[in-house]
Parts: sequence; structure tokens; C-alpha cells
Amino acid sequence: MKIALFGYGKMGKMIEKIALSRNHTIVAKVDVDTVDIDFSEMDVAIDFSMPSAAYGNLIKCFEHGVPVISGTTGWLDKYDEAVALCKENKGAFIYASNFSLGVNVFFELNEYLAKMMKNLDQYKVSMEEIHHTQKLDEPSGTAITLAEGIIKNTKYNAWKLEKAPAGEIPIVSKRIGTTPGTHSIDYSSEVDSIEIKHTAHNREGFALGAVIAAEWIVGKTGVFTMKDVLNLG
Ligand SMILES: NC(=O)C1=CN([C@@H]2O[C@H](COP(=O)(O)OP(=O)(O)OC[C@H]3O[C@@H](n4cnc5c(N)ncnc54)[C@H](OP(=O)(O)O)[C@@H]3O)[C@@H](O)[C@H]2O)C=CC1
Ligand SMILES: O=C(O)C1=N[C@H](C(=O)O)C[C@H](O)C1
Repeated sequence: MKIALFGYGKMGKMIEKIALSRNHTIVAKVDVDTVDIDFSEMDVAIDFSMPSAAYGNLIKCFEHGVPVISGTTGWLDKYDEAVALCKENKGAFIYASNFSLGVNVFFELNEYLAKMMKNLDQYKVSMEEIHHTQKLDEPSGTAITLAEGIIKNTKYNAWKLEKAPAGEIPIVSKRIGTTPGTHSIDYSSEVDSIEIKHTAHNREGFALGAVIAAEWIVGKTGVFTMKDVLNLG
């Protein structure tokens, strides 16, 4: 496939490495300064740019009929608009806060545990996410997805950064060194705690998942998620 990268930073470079190893071609590396983009040259676009750029990059791809994989986080306030514009243009896109296989398994584990904990009011849930010091958004998109999975399956109705009132999930965000991404969920009572945790050792898992999603979406029309791609049962 001919792949265009929107964003050529830490993730863009890792995606390039994975894509070339799978015999794809990188036909464009679009960054903030890029003016002329030849959309006719690309089979699929992969956006790992920045919160302020993601929506605009998506729209350009929809308008030019290029399927797009959106990995950038911190722009979900515009997600519904993106879905509407994708459908209006008969486009195709997948957004995932986290493309790694391990985190998508972790998303399922999180919901399974949340369902079991629903009526165990003696346990209070809290979350922590740790990333590198260059991360622009907090909490992470992955943490938001995890919190939404808990809200869907328990009596909790919202999440909040740091401290949260009863009925809301507190998320602590830490920025430490070059940490790729660590997410933990803790259910604590007076007598014990139950914790689940995912630790990314590097960015390869994120990039591999994004390239696999790009391979999957070509030829399709619509709005999809990694659940469609991974089919985890
Ligand atoms: N869904 C997932 O699995 C994952 C998602 N992410 C998300 O991906 C995003 C990028 O992460 P990361 O690669 O670490 O960040 P980086 O800052 O390393 O890279 C972002 C790149 O985007 C460039 N950029 C800025 N504006 C634009 C624009 N308008 N169009 C295209 N490119 C632009 C930046 O250029 P410049 O430096 O010149 O500003 C930079 O090179 C973040 O939102 C992060 O949360 C990260 C890992 C996994
Ligand atoms: O910025 C990052 O690095 C990451 N961001 C994503 C997020 O916001 O969840 C995914 C991953 O945790 C790495």
C-alpha cells in the first residue's frame, strides 16, 4: 500500500519503520508546514499529529476520498462532527485512542472487571496513567477510553482529573521521562485492593496496530473501531 503519514514525530517514525517492514511505501510525510499534498498518490493516510491538527487532517482526507487511520488523541470534542463528515463524503476512518493489541485486550479486561464490580459498593475505583514528558494532552486518550468502559458497566457517571466526588472516577496523570504509556485501574476497599495494569515497553505495539488497521480499512466505507479490526471475540 501507498501510505501517507500526517505527523512525522515519534509515532510517525515508528509507523514508517513498521510499514516498510511490511513492504508498504511511504508516499508522503505531512507536517505543520506542508502546503501541497498530493492525495492522488496515497491509498491510506495515518494521522499521528497533534490535538489541534487531527480534525483538520481528517477532513482533508475525507474530502479527497482517502481512508484514514486517526491515532492522535485530545480532539474527541470534534469526533461526532468527524463521523458526520466522513459519512457525508462516503469516506472511511478508524479512530482509536490506542492501537496496540495489548491495550485492546486490556480494554476488554477492564469492562469484564467493571461488570463484576458493579454492585460491590465497598470498592472505590481510581485510575493512573503515566506518559513521557512531551505529551500534550491529559488524561491520555487511553485513560478516557478505560474510564468510559467503567462508566458503561458500573454506577459511576463521569471521570475527573486528580480528585473526584463520589460517583466519579479520579484519574491521576503523571509525566515521567520517556515513559511510552502505563495505565492502571484500582478497585480499593477497607480490606483489600484489586488492580489491573498495562505497561507499554515501547511504541512498536501502537504502530503495528495502526498499520494493521490501515491494511484492514482500504476498500471499505464507513466509521470503524479497533473492535472491528481485531475481532477479539
Ligand atoms: N492511538 C495510539 O495508539 C497512540 C496515539 N498517540 C497520539 O499520537 C499523537 C502524536 O504522538 P507523538 O508521535 O508521540 O507526538 P510527536 O510530537 O512526537 O509528533 C507529532 C508530530 O506531528 C507534527 N504536526 C504538528 N502539526 C501538524 C499538522 N497540522 N499536520 C501534520 N503533522 C503535524 C509535529 O510537528 P512539529 O514537531 O513541527 O510540531 C510532530 O512532528 C499524540 O496525540 C498521541 O497522544 C501516540 C501513541 C499511540
Ligand atoms: O502520547 C502518547 O505517547 C500516547 N498517547 C496515547 C493516549 O493518549 O492514550 C496512546 C499511548 O498511551 C501513548
